[in-house]
Amino acid sequence: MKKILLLTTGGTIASRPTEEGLVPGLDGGGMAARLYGLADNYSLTVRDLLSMDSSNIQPEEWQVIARAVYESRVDFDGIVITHGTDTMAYTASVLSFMLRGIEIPVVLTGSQLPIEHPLTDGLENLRTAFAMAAGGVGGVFVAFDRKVILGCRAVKTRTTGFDAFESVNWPLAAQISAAGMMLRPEALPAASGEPCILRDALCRDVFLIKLTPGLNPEIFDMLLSMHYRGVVIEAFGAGGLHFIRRDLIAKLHAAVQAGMAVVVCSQCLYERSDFSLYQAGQKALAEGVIQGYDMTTEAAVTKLMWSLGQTDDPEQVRALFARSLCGEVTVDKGI
Ligand SMILES: NC(=O)C[C@H](N)C(=O)O
Repeated sequence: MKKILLLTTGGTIASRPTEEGLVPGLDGGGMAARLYGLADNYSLTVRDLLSMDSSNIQPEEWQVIARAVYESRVDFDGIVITHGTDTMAYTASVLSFMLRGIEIPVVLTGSQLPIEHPLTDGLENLRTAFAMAAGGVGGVFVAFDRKVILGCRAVKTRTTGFDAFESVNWPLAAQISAAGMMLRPEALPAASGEPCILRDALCRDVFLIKLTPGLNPEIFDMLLSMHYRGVVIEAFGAGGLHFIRRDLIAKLHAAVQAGMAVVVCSQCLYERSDFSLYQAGQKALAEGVIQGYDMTTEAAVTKLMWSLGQTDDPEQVRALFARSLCGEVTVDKGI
């Protein structure tokens, strides 16, 4: 029997109704008792790590989770992490960078209805997560609604639907059907060949700006005065930002000169950004911004936090963004 570790962190799956709304309250033992026959197929160990709504999960908790996974990886065939859905995509992305090259499957899952609710989707999601965790494919994944998504490509796209996550700009890693669990090798990142080393240093001073028409460029002065070291900009379409009347390009110049790492993505969820396509984008590239290409916002933000945690050298940050570390970006394809 495969040895699986279940790490619990809270989320709706472990929540109970209170006078203040849903609050995580069920521990791992209580959750395991609700698995009925499912746990009989695995040698299961349960550990409670956190008991939080995932809106409260922040970089400090990411480090707690990463360290627990790293320390346990040699004792288990796979690890399942139950986690709230709201920030699961951020956690999955950042774990993908911190635990790059992890030899065993690390599968995050959760639910839209508590596991104690009669209509819960939690059991189905755990079933998929356990199957993936026992499947022997190393990496960080999100299992939800009978789908398995590469962790650094997952985005939460629904607030209540059971089909809450999508694999953005990347095929599903696996899918469950009557044929069983079908793994898609083309969706699995190539093994790096290097042993997994825990790299959990992070820079928290990263800001995300979603451009709106007419956004005041002075926002960059404020971010610099607050000592932000990195900014991710969700620009328009394939790669646009305004420079008439309110000159964002001039402020990007000042920010990059001051040592800030600026990563530009698209606010479109699907397909890749390419800032070399239009004049506005080319002007931004000339100022030294880093292209995010087809990365999700969650992956871009966490990669920037992680990269700035690894190095102070802007050129090394740029080099880390010029390649895919765990399948998070496609850098070599034109649109
Ligand atoms: N479905 C959920 O898990 C949402 C919950 N608020 C959380 O992220 O912890």
